[in-house]
Amino acid sequence: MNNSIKTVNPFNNKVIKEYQLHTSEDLTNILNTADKRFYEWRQTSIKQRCRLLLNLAQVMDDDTQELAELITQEMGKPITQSIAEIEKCITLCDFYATNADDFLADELIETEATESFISYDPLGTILAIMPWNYPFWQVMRFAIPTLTAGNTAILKHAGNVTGCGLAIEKLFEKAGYPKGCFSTILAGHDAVEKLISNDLIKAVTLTGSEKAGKKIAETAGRNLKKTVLELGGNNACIVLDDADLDKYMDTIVNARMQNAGQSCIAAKRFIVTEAIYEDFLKRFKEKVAELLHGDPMKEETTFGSLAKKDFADTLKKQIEDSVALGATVITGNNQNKSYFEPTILTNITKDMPVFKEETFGPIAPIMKVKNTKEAFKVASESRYGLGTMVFTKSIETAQDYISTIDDGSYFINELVKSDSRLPFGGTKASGYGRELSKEGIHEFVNKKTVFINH
Ligand SMILES: O=CCCC(=O)O
Repeated sequence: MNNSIKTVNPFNNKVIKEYQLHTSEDLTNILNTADKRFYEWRQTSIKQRCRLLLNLAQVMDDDTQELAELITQEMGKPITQSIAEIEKCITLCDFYATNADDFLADELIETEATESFISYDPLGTILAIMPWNYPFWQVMRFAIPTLTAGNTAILKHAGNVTGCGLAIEKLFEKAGYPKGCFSTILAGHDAVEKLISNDLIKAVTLTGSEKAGKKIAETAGRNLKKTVLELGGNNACIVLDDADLDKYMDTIVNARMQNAGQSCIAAKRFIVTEAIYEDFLKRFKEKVAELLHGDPMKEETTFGSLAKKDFADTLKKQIEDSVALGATVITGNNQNKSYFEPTILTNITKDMPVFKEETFGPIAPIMKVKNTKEAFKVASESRYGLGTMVFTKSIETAQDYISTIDDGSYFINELVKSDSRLPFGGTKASGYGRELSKEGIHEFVNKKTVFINH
């Protein structure tokens, strides 16, 4: 078995660093430290935990450039987007520092008791398995509410962003969190399975693929542990006859091409009504041509590399199989030296892999439909349920469809995006549970009923 991880810069293919995996003895020590810490950490006041959140925001602010460079080096996103990711983590700290006290306060419920309420108590040590596409944001949106609720956390990060995983552990340390509150482990899948089965791990969260979600949920289920799963997506972007393309074309292209298409909530299926189809296609193509690939450390670069070169093989196969079913490639479909070209496909039908499967890269299948009714019908026929977006001036029409969308979110004239103040998560094959907002901080707590008669 390989007992080390090499990180590689996807822009130039150079090895960045090699890390040794933790031994099973190391992992036991980390777990015992996190468990022991929990019993002290849960006694601290929420106010004290919120003060540490503000320290964490400060150290991220101080180190923004360095942290952003690490993201860009390890997974290839342009530096301006890496900086934005760190800034988003800072606003997350501020959000919970302001609101955690309220979110975790006892909730009084009137009954025949003298007093009855819900008490939100922490669970213990929570294991997080996180992906590489937003290597700081995805971790922080789990860790910040979870620690603030009084739990401790162990992170198993994706191997290609090991440097980010270790940097996050250091940030918590630097902000003054006691040792064991947040630890990063360097481990393979077998070690993770064993950890989930260990009694000291009280719950598990995963952001990752559907396949990984099923595996983790199976192990956790066997051990009766709660899971939160944020899995893949195949978000529809519906464009209706009266969409304001002058105003929203940048948003629409960004919905697909952000992070080189490597986002669970990206627009992955464009469903466009026929009256606007030709205009939409022309404008989409023009905007895509403006994307600038280059050295991701340079500020002018707007389009990054795939995080791993071999991801292109999967994309190419999805495109090839769709072309065999009648799709037409309008532009792209080429792995250049350092990036996969943004690819637009037309003549799309529902059975094509680029339409019915998740494509984790810059691929835009654009389907023409007759009218609004058909657009929403096609949009809803997906195994996934992260989010749907619709672009139209007829807000009333779009609102009429709110209850027909079975996804975790529905955005009108905006791309599906995460926001500290709003719950984030999916339905169907996209997983379950919610992150962020009040919902997120309530995922890893014991909602304890307290009933008092005087
Ligand atoms: O890949 C998931 C999306 C991450 C986000 O924008 O919150």
